[in-house]
Amino acid sequence: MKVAIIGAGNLGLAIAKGILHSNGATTMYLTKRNTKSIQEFEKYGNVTVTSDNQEAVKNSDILIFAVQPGHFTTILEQTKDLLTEKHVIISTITGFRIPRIEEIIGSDKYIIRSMPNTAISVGKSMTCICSNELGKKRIDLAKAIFNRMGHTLEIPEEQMQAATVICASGIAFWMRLIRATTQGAIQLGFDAKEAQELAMHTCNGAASLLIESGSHPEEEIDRVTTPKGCTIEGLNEMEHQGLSSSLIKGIVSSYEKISHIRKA
Ligand SMILES: NC(=O)C1=CN([C@@H]2O[C@H](COP(=O)(O)OP(=O)(O)OC[C@H]3O[C@@H](n4cnc5c(N)ncnc54)[C@H](O)[C@@H]3O)[C@@H](O)[C@H]2O)C=CC1
Ligand SMILES: O=C(O)[C@@H]1CCC=N1
Repeated sequence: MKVAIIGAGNLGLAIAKGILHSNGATTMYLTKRNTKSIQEFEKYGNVTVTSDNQEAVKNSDILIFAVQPGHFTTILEQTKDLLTEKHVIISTITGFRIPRIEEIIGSDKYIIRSMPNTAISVGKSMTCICSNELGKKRIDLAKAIFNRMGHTLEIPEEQMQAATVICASGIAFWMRLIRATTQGAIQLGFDAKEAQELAMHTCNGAASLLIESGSHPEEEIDRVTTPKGCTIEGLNEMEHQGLSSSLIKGIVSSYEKISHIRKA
């Protein structure tokens, strides 16, 4: 698999790390306007770092675009004449709809739109994907790529904004929950390092329980809530203070904002 990551910034580099850790590429191009900060990636023998997007496109089959939305149109314009039937175009760009990509490069290209999250760098991304009509023929390939770096779900393009909130922004939401748990643990007497260790591994365990058992969260809650015990006491107090409500409201606000940005 010859991969180019066009725009090796925060997300692009996270994807690059995920692919490199899973030995998922025979050759990889990483592009950036100023390549100084990513030069070290050339220590991996099969990686070429360059600011020349055209060179990267010519020498790769899978093109993963991870630039800021404002740069995407120009880069597509600059590279569209080099696109051939070997290329699969994968966009990670928030709010940039497939019909807009087709307007620039044509609908006769394999176009995949993806929404990974930054946990892709450790192989644990929840990635949502969709494609244009032709891209359906390559969606299994795209799924295979992202499945090496986590879990993938194919969704209709209309749900991409909602998926951005739940999965991409979701990393930030879960981080805040882990931090709050850490603060609670410190108040109960653990030092900061231990507190974070307890919080993050418990979070990991909770998610793994659901993923591996397929059970509903409330079933797992029932298993730990002793009648008149401390768990239900804490849980009910959290709900009195609006835990579920504030999470849902935050998610809806985030969705309203992303919908507004897209209209702008
Ligand atoms: N799914 C997720 O978790 C997230 C998705 N995103 C989306 O991913 C995209 C990238 O976001 P970040 O990585 O945070 O941005 P970033 O600004 O860190 O990275 C973009 C990179 O593109 C490079 N670049 C700019 N013009 C270029 C050009 N002409 N040729 C090659 N490279 C060029 C920049 O030098 C920069 O390194 C955005 O469209 C954003 O909406 C962003 C953050 C999280
Ligand atoms: O916060 C944002 O707007 C972008 C989209 C998803 C992650 N970062």
